[in-house]
Amino acid sequence: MISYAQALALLNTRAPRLQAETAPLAEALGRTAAGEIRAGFAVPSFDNSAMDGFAVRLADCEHASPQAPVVLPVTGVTAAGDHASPLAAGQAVQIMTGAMLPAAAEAVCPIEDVAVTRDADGAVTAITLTSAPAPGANIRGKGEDFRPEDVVTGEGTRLTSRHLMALAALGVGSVPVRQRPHVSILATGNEVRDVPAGQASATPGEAVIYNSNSPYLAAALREAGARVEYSGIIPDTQAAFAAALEGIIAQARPGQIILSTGAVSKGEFDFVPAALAALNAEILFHRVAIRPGKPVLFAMLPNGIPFFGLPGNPASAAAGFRFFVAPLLRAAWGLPPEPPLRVRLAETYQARPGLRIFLKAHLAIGADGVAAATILAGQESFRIQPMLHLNGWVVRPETVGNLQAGELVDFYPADPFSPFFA
Ligand SMILES: Nc1nc2c(c(=O)[nH]1)N[C@H]1C(S)=C(S)[C@@H](COP(=O)(O)OP(=O)(O)OC[C@H]3O[C@@H](n4cnc5c(N)ncnc54)[C@H](O)[C@@H]3O)O[C@H]1N2
Ligand code: MOO
Repeated sequence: MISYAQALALLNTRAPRLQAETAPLAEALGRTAAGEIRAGFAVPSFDNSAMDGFAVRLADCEHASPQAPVVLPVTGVTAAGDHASPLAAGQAVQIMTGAMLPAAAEAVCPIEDVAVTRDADGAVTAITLTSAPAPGANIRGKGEDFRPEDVVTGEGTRLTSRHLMALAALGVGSVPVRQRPHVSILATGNEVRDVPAGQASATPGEAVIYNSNSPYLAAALREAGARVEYSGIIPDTQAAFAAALEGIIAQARPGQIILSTGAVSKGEFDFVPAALAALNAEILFHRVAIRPGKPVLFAMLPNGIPFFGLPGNPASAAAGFRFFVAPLLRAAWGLPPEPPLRVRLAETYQARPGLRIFLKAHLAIGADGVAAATILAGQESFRIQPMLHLNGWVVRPETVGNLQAGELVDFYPADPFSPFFA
């Protein structure tokens, strides 16, 4: 049995890198940039007004005061989208927020800061200023936000809604990104049934349970940016399992990964290791010094497809996804290994040293305003109900025993792509 650190090192060294492709911007969310993207032009691309008001020249109003108000005739109106109006000396141009500034304008006076004279139709004919605007006031200069060649995303940046905002502003309609991983999910277990589709509430028969692992993994994988293919519940024999794997391998897609749940422990029907051996897979580890999920298995299939045999217990499958599958996915996306958050522990937790323990936990802001993690009741690996309250995992290292209230502990958010580590 190897340690978690050894297993993680193997995952990081053996993770295949997802291939690069060009995708429309709308398809880029949650994927990593497969190259640097730079600004092609200045943004703003023209000087424009930050306020609804009047564009003026400084020389015309630098002596304006309540005692000596300055009156300027208004000779034009520029709406956003219009070409700039000319601004002659001794005049003002009415201008809207975002509208192109006249070349000669040196400041914009907000409409609420001036007295406005209107004609019978309501159009502004003149303004009266009682103070001088500061040079450049309310002007958004060309290139103040992005200059040409500014780096927008580096290679390996995970693209968020914020990156999409910047890329769209810069006219980027397609981006080099890594292809999504293509993950096939298999379930095992003669007792396991899929929930009948479209039925409001079904009840399983005697000695039968519903498949909760596959829907969980499918959803967690989609959150991780993967395409998911559900390959069903495989009959509990080595031959059926090997045949199912061969079927997926024969139709393997770029970025193919395979996950199964169950049948990796020591039971009479735990045939996954034998099926892999029959397929000449390279088993990199089977059983890791952790809880839950100790029987977890990781192998490379002959054509370089990573395979995870996750244990069948629901919390074991969840921990297996979070601490084995997710690190491999991060590496495949080209993201760095994930450091834990260090957070305060709300209450003492007693456990013997020996294994690394992944504890279902909930991080919340305490009455003192400081974030603290509570280890949830019900850590047994069959319990699903605590998953409803989990927003992350406290990790207790192998050499440590009890965890004391108030001490700093390692916390991994439920989302392995948490924005803190983007
Ligand atoms: N003698 C030993 N027995 C067990 C050991 C051991 O070391 N020695 N390890 C235990 C640990 S730890 C775990 S975890 C489980 C893992 O078992 P398997 O991965 O072989 O899984 P199964 O036996 O097939 O199922 C375990 C459990 O999970 C339920 N299950 C299975 N698939 C699903 C699914 N898709 N959705 C929901 N629940 C599922 C299944 O009904 C069982 O209750 O082994 C221990 N035993
Ligand atoms: O370690 Mo198993 O994953 O607890 O039940």
